[in-house]
Amino acid sequence: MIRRHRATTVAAPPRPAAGEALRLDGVVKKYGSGASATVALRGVDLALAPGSFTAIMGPSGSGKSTLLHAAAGLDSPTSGSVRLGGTEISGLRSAQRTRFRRDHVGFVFQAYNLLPALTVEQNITLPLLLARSTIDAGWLDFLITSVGLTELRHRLPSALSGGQQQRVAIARALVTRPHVVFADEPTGALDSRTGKQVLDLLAHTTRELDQTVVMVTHDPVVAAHADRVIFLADGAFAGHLDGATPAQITEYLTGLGEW
Ligand SMILES: Nc1ncnc2c1ncn2[C@@H]1O[C@H](COP(=O)(O)OP(=O)(O)OP(=O)(O)O)[C@@H](O)[C@H]1O
Repeated sequence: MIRRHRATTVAAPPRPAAGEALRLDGVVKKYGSGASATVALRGVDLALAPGSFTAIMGPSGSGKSTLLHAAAGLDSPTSGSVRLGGTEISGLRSAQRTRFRRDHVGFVFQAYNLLPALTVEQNITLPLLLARSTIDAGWLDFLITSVGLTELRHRLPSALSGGQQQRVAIARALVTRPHVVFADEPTGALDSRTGKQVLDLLAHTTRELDQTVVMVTHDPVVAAHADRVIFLADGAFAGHLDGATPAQITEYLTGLGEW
C-alpha cells in the first residue's frame, strides 16, 4: 500500500489491504414512500481501484450527493451493497457505521469545517484523537510538509487563506490513512488558481500515497483533474470518460441534459 511512498524514513500507518477501495453493487436509494417517493439511485454499480482519482458529475438532481452519502457511509441505501476497503458497510447499524467512517473514511467539504479554536496541527490530528489512535510524529510531519503547511502548523484557521484552510482539511482527511477520501466541491469556495493548487494536491495524494479520492463537482475544469469522470443521469450510471479535457466533459454533460 505504501510502496510508492517516497519518504522511506516515514512509517505511514498502514491502510488495511483491499483489492478494491470502494465497490457498489445495485445501490438503490429511495426517499419517502408511496406516491410521493423519489428514487434517487436506481441500482448503481461502481468499483474503484486503490489510488484512483474519480470525479462524479451529472445534471442537478441526478443523484451525485446521494451517491456520495451512500458510498461514504453517511446514509444507508434502500437496497444494494456498499463495500469500503473490503468491509460491507450497508448492513452496519448507525453507530457501527459512524465508527467505521471515523476510522476509515476521509472527508473534504467546500466549507473546510475546521475547528476555529484549534491550531493547524491540532485540527489535522483531531480524527486520531477521536479514534483514540496514537499520533505518529513522522507521519504527521510528512503530511504537513506534503500539503505545504510547515511554517503554519501552529496558526489558527482564522489566520489562514481559504486555500491554506483547505490544505489543512485535506491533511486532516488523510491522517487516518482512510480507504477513500470523499470530496464534495472541494474548490467551490476558492479562486481558480488556488483551486488548481488544491486539486493538484489531491491528485498528488493519489499518486504518492496510493490514496483513493472520489470528488463530486459541477465544474468540468475541476473534474478534468481526475483520472476518470463518472456520469450520473436520473439516478443511474450514464457512462465515463478517462483522462478527459474540460471541453470533452462539457460536451458529454450537455448530451445528458441541463446541468
Ligand atoms: N432528503 C431527501 N428527501 C427527499 N428527496 C431527496 C432528498 N435528498 C435528495 N432527494 C431527491 O433525490 C434526487 C437526487 O438528489 P441529489 O441531491 O442526490 O442530486 P445531485 O445530483 O447531488 O443534485 P445537485 O447537483 O443539484 O446538488 C433529487 O430528485 C432530490 O430531490
